[in-house]
Order: sequence, then structure tokens, then C-alpha cells
Amino acid sequence: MSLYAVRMDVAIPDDLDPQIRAETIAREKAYSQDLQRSGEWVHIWRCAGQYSNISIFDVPDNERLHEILWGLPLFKYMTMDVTPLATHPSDIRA
Ligand SMILES: O=C(O)CC1=CCC(=O)O1
Repeated sequence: MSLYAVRMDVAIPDDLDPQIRAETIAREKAYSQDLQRSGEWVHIWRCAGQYSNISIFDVPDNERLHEILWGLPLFKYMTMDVTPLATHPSDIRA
């Protein structure tokens, strides 16, 4: 398994129908929580003061990460920055 940090910046258009907006956000939450329960979405942190999160994924490979990110209900309203993580030589747990 490989770890990735993903920053997601969300920009939902102001003129999006409020019902579609609410439904999409609800689907996003359920999708994320299913993956958190399965262990692939390890952390999700709100970036304080921004409509952004930083998440940690633990997935087998790039293809699985891509599949997860591509499947996000809010995908078309997001920009993302993906960073593959390696063990730091100063990590006392390593
Ligand atoms: O609100 C966000 O940061 C976007 C998001 C990703 C997963 C989730 O539940 O919300």
C-alpha cells in the first residue's frame, strides 16, 4: 500500500441549483465516509478558513487513487494537488 496526501480545493459555482448543491454535498459525504470506513481514506482535515481539505489516502497504487478521486461527486468543482508520501528518515516510528 502507498500513502498519498491530497489537497482538494472546492469551488462550487454560486449559481448552481441549491437542491443539486445539497444533494452533491450529501453524496460526497457518504462517498468519503464509506472509504474512511474501508480504511483507504485515512484522514480528512479541513484547511482552516478555506473550502479546502487535506486528506491522506492509503491505497495500492496510482490507479486506485485516481479511481477514488475521479469518483468524487464534487470532482468537477475541485482542483487537486496530489503528493505521494515516502518515509522520512527522521521518523522515530519507521
Ligand atoms: O468539503 C470538502 O472539503 C470536500 C469533501 C471531500 C470529502 C467530503 O466529505 O467533503
